[in-house]
Amino acid sequence: MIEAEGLGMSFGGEEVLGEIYLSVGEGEIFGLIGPSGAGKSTLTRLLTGYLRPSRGSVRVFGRDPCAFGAADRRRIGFMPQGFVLYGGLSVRQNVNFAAGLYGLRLGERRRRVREVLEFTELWKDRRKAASRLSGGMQRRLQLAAALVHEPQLLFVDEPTANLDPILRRKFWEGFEVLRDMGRTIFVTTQYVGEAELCDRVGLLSGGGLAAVGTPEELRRRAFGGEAMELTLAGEPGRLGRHLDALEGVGHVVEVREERPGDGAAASTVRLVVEDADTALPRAFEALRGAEVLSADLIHPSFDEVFVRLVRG
Ligand SMILES: Nc1ncnc2c1ncn2[C@@H]1O[C@H](COP(=O)(O)OP(=O)(O)OP(=O)(O)O)[C@@H](O)[C@H]1O
Repeated sequence: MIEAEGLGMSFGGEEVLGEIYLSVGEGEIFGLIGPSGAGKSTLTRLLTGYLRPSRGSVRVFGRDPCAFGAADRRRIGFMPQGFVLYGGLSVRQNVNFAAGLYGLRLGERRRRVREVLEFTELWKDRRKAASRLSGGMQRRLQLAAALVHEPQLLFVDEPTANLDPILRRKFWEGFEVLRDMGRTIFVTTQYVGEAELCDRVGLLSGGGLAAVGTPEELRRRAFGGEAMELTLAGEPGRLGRHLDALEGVGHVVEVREERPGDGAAASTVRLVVEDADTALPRAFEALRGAEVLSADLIHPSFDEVFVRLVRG
C-alpha cells in the first residue's frame, strides 16, 4: 500500500531524513515512533504527497502521491498535527465541508457526517462552534473530517499529543476498529509506549529508521532474545555460585538483590534467552539447590527497547 525507497529530504541543504526504505501493507496499524524533531511529520507529508522528496521515491497505491488526482486523494485521509478546520463553523458544518471537498453527494454526505460524528463521540456537540471545543474535542473533530469519505488509508500525525491517557486510549481503540474494518492506518507518535498498540512499528531516529518490525520482534531484537526474571530466596551474595551455570542457559543481563523490611532476602536475575519455553527447565536445572520463588517471562518497557535499538 505504501512503498518508500531511498527516501530522503533536506531543507535548505540540511538533511532531515536520510535514506528511508519502508513498506506498509493493507489492513495494518503502522506506527512511526520518534522523538520531537526526528522527522515524523516530514515523512508523513512525503507519503501523502504534500512534500516532494529531495531523493528517492514514494508509491502509495502504486502511484506517486505528488501526482495524485481527485480519485486517488479520495482513497486517503490525512489528519495533520495542527488544527486546520474552521473555528467559526459548527462541528457538523466542518465535517460537512470536508465531505463536500471529497465530492460526497447530499444523501451520502448526511449519512457519513452523522456516522463519523458518532464514531468520534461528537454527535451531541454537532452544533457547537469548532473554536469553542476543548483541545481533545478539536482533535476528534479533525479525525472525523479525515474519515468522512471512508478512506482506505488514513494518515494521522501525532493524534494523541498532549491528550489525557483516557482520550489517548480512545483514539487507539478507534484505530483498532478501523483496522478491523480493513483500513490501513499510518500513525505517528512521540509516546514510545504507544508502540505496543501498533501491528508494526518503525523507530525513526537520526534521520533514518533504526528498526522496523512488530512490537515483539523489536523487543527481541533489542535484547537479543526473550527476557526472563527469576527470583531466588536466600542470602544475597550466595547467588554467585549459580551464575556460571545460568550463563550456560542464556545471557545474564542483570542481578538484583533485595532485602525487604522483614529481614528475608531474595535475589533477582534477569536472563535473556533464545526461547523461554526451552530455557526455563534448563534454568531450573542450573539452579539446583536454590529455592526459586518465581520465574516469569518479562516484557521490558518500550522505552527500554527504544533506547537499546537507537543506541545500537
Ligand atoms: N518546511 C520546513 N522547512 C525547514 N525545515 C523544516 C521544515 N519542516 C520541517 N523542518 C525541520 O525538519 C526537522 C523535523 O521536523 P518534523 O516536524 O518532521 O519532526 P517531528 O518528528 O514531526 O517533530 P514533532 O514531534 O515535534 O512534530 C526539524 O528540525 C524541523 O525544523
